[in-house]
Amino acid sequence: MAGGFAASGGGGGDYEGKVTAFVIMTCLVAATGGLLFGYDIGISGGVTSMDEFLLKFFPNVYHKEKNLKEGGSQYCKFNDHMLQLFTSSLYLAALVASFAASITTKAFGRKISMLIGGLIFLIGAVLNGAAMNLGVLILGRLLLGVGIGYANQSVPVYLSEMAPPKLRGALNVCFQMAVTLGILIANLVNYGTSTMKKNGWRVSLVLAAVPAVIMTVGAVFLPDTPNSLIDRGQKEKAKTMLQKIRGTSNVDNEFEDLIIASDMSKQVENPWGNIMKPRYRPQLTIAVLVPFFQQLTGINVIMFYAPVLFKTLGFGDGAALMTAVITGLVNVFATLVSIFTVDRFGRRPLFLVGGTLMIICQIAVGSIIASVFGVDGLGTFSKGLGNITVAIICVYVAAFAWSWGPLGWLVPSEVFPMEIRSAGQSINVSVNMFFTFIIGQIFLTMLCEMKFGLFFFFGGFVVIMTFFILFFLPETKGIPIEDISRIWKSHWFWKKYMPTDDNTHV
Ligand SMILES: OC[C@H]1O[C@](O)(CO)[C@@H](O)[C@@H]1O
Repeated sequence: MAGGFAASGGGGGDYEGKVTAFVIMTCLVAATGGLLFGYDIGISGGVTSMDEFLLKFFPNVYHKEKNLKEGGSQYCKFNDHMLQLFTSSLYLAALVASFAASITTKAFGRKISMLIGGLIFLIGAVLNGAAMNLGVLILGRLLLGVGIGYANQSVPVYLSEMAPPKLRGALNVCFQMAVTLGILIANLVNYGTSTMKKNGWRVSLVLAAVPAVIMTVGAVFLPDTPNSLIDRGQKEKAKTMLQKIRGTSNVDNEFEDLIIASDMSKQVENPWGNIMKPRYRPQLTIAVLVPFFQQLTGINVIMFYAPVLFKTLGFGDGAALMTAVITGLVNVFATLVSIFTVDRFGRRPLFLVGGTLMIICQIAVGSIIASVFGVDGLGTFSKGLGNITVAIICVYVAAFAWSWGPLGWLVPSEVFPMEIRSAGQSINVSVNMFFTFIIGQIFLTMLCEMKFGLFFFFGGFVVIMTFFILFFLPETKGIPIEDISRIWKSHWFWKKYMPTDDNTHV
């Protein structure tokens, strides 16, 4: 994920260095890593709304949908555990693989993990495109998940270690930007392939191989990071590499800091035990609650199932896929807003304005659906009301994309001090993957059971998380990562967990 490990030592970024070809390559790797992830998020909703795909793998759903054209509850037409497993199995595999990847990344370096991730993903994409039965389809999806787990664990680490400190924050948000682009490309591909007479879904699924090939080839040619080389005892090589990356021979300050940082992290015997200490309570709370809340905004209901949702709202196949393209576009542009405003206005204003807008939109969508479908799910949307609903969903997506989308990764990654950074980041990534899996797995059932109330359910969570930001999240804008601990000491609630003497480990 876009969790940038700010892996340097205490130098605060006063290092010499230019934006070299290596740094640009780093951005490209980040982009393909993000695209890989985004493409998978966006592709499943589209293929699961294609008749040929449904008829082949999920005939029950297909027949239920067709029969419903003659009447019946709209809420339940896509409710099928296997269909949900097709979407969500990827995230479960990614969750497990990200733990394995953290071991590989530490022991063998970042590029090996990227290589493994790219290759496994490639096999998954081919299996998916060639699948003749549901078993192969799910196996392919699991392999894609393993690839994503590896990529999401290693690419952000690689990124933050290669990037000059001044670019670290921007690169962090760029990863999320690439995720949104991946989602949009998937939506466009689905729109295109849905018009094919046969095998459109195969083309959609196999095209995931394109970013995977780029990442795999990139990983072969890219150098490993100086941090990783130092960690693995190759100091000389690390220094030469740092000089090459920064485009200057004067890298002594940064190199010293990297050595100190590596020594410090080796002294921390048990980062997992450390993070449980009361003094790290604010960081632990953020590492768990922020990714949990990000998923409980309900965003992946739109990202995974937009075409299915729009079909539920009475749109035809093509219109539903086109509408998904529109939400994808909104997602990309609103993420740009975040890139340009996050360091100017700060994190809290983006969260608070975004949260408030999301609540209003969720109440509005829930109420409109209630008025048309009621509790029994019978009824049809008029064209005008369908369009209004889509417009409100677009505002909701925009509000997410400048707030919880990128900040859900940025904020946790900047609050951990060095000694718990790696453990904190793993918690952040795995909580996110876990709840992405849960939402993917139960959304269609929830829609069937909770009906329009589902939108109020997610809206309720957004109320809670907006109050959480208001009262419990201090502003982190412009604070050097080394000084971050001072924000807790002056915070009305968190200060009680802070030791008075900075050297005392509580
Ligand atoms: O842009 C929306 C996407 O962003 C994420 O939160 C990942 O950063 C996904 O869970 C979601 O699908």
